[in-house]
Amino acid sequence: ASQILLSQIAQENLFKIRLWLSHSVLAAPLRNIQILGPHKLMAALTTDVDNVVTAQEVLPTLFIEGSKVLAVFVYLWSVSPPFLLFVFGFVALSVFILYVPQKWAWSFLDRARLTENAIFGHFRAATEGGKELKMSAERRRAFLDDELLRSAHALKMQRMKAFVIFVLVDRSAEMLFFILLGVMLFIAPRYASVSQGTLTSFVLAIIFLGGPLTAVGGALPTIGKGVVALRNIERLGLSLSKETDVNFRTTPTFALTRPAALELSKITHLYRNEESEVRHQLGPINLRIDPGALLFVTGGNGSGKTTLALILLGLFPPDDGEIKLGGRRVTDENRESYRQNFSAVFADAYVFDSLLGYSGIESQARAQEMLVALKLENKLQISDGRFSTTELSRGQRKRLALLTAYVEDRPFYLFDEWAAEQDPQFRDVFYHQLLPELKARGKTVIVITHDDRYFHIADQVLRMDAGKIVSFAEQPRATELQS
Ligand SMILES: Nc1ncnc2c1ncn2[C@@H]1O[C@H](COP(=O)(O)OP(=O)(O)OP(=O)(O)O)[C@@H](O)[C@H]1O
Repeated sequence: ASQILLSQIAQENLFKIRLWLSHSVLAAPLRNIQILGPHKLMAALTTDVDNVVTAQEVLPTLFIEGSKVLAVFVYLWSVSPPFLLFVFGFVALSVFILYVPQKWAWSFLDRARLTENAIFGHFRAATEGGKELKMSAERRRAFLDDELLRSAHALKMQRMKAFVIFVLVDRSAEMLFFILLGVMLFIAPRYASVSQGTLTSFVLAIIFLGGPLTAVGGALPTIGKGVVALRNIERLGLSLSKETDVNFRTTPTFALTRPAALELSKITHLYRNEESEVRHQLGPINLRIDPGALLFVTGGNGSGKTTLALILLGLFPPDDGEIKLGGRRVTDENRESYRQNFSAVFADAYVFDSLLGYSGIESQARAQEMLVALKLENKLQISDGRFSTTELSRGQRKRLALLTAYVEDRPFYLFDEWAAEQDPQFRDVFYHQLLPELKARGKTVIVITHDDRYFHIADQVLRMDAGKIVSFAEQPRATELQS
């Protein structure tokens, strides 16, 4: 019964840990996730969680066999307390002696876990960089032989060392057990007056102890791996939740009832990464975006456009300065609900295989409309809020991301180089049809772009360089240009 119960508890815990980790990942600030890296998260979500659960599954064995050991000790107490004290002292000394190598074995498991992070990183490189690795035999050789092989070899050695130590500890425990038997049979009677009956009871009981002790010893490596995994999950959990977005999943408190201006004053942001020397300072930025404005943001590569966008969207909290929306200050407490005012299509847009959260009749009708407007109707269908496929070209996938953003229907829109991967015809549709339509619907639209051919349709063009705004120009209206 205890085994069944505990295996159910183990599965329940697996379920809870997975959910808790996923919640932590989604509630953690974006920057923390970026610094951790997806490979470490994947390793935690898979390997660590599994190891914790496997360790839990051997707990029944540990408890059952442990209780047998305890029962034997109780029995021996009834037979001869002084003799039991001797046995107890011997066992305590053995545990103490064996603790040191065990700790050593655990340190190897700890290191193996870090190596596993590196291996997950290599797996990621192998899947995401598959094309690049296939294209160059030299690069592939270096990747397989130098990078992957080195980590895989290190992992193998660390695990083997830990295993060998655990086995040695196990066998030493068995040997000590036989030494104990020998001491009791051949040495103890010489120094203490002990009856034949007591001796027989003790020897039989201790022989019986062999099975439970071996089972406990055999469970130790699994428990060891579980403890290492749990520590790793805790460490990760802490680093994820250090500055958790406290308002995650609360009802929006920043809902706008009328168009509002977005103001940034003295905003700064510095990329800090303990593992890398790269540092980039954005700001101080002072900016006011009027309600209903169509703002283009331009500038060279690495000038800080995307970073500014992430700050505007409330994904990066600024280090300094303040953001106000409709005159109200954005704080750590309301940033989550502030974000709900924006729809964004990022340069590396991720497309879900459904409308996810927007599958109501109205949203689906809107999505269907956009499917036609974005010329995707021959490529995929939407049924029950689900896309029939997301296996599309990069430009088409970006159009699908745009469709999702349209369905959200929020007061602010942000597009990060959306048109860069579109053909000239669609670029035209985007700048001359979609953006003016959004503006006409009273939306405030921020477009990160290098397309200077279309700057004339913007209300303002903001130019960035080295993390600072270097110019902010009101554009002459298209009609003025024509005249
Ligand atoms: N994850 C990061 N960690 C550390 N520094 C970063 C990170 N992302 C960007 N940076 C730094 O911030 C600077 C601005 O990057 P950002 O992505 O905002 O530029 P951008 O103007 O959008 O460039 P692009 O036109 O190439 O997309 C870069 O020069 C880079 O040094």
